[in-house]
Amino acid sequence: MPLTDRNQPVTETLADAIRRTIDTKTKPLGALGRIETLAEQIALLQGTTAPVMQACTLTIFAADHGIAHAGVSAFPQVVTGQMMLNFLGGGAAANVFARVNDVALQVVDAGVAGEPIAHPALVSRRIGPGTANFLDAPAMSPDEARTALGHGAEVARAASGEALAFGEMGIANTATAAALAHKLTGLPLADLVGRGTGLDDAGLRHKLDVLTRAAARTGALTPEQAMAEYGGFEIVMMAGAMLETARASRVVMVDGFIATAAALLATRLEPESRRAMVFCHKSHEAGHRALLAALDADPLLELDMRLGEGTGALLAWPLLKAAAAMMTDMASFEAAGVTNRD
Ligand SMILES: Cc1cc2ncn([C@H]3O[C@H](COP(=O)(O)O)[C@@H](O)[C@H]3O)c2cc1C
Ligand SMILES: O=C(O)c1cccnc1
Repeated sequence: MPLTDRNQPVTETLADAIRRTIDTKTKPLGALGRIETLAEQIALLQGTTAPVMQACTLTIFAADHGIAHAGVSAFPQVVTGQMMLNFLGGGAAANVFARVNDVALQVVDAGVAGEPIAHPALVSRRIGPGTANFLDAPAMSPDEARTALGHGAEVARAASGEALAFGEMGIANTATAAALAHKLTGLPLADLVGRGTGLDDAGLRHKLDVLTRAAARTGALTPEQAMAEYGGFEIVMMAGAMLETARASRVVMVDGFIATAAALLATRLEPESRRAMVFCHKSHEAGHRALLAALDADPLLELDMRLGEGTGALLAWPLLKAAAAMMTDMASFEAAGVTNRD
């Protein structure tokens, strides 16, 4: 225990103990860079100098968006349900990255358009067959939004792992995420709107025009109002899952642009959830930069990816495992008999 000048014992805080544990490992101070700050965050969250990071589950929330009918995506709405089947069949990018990194994967139908898909592995939490078009009307009712938050919390509670990753699938959800983020932050829509699945210049101008008109439908909104007016079922459900994960002091692994919009909503509903969030990658989607700045977040990876599904979070999972293992398995100068600097 450190001593003061007058030889009075000073109570070492957990944060101090974690820092000391890292700083006495056999390496120059700070030499593991961002892995050290990641380890610090995980250790603080778990309340220990010996954090555990062994298992992770990715939950992919899928839902459709009425705003897709305004022509804001390069792909048709039917792709959402088709991709949900692809996830269930194991053929999507998220499935491949999950297998490579030994991460469990589950798929939740939060409200895909059309008839419900029956599949034994599908977790059905349907709020409705897609949201209403928020150009003309609220995307969902306040009740539906609250139900989505609750379902998300339930899904998170049932998922195993010290860290939970969240992904999404929903044609037009970059438009939804931009509109929601605009209402939550007041940032200009032009800073939040991007090409999504690959809009050309004319498509991008149209998307910005549609979202500008949709945003003008309402004035200033509380987070509760904003999630009902402009949310997507999968985005609100993901925010509920993130909140529950944070409440349980488990790591929330935040993926790309859409997942970051859900994380933003979560922090606006419960600010303390921010401490559990690890921002995994910086998406190539134009609006991600502004959203990350609003959350004071600096993601671990930048790979020019712009897919969603949780793919960026999956690639960051080995970094979380390495950070925790560094704390528990790496020798200290004293234990290894290595001479520290004077
Ligand atoms: C085949 C395919 C697979 C995907 N996987 C994720 N997304 C991503 O693209 C969509 C968002 O982009 P936008 O707002 O432009 O529609 C979301 O479904 C997102 O998860 C996909 C999109 C497509 C077409
Ligand atoms: O970063 C994302 O989440 C993203 C970007 C483009 C399309 N779909 C998802």
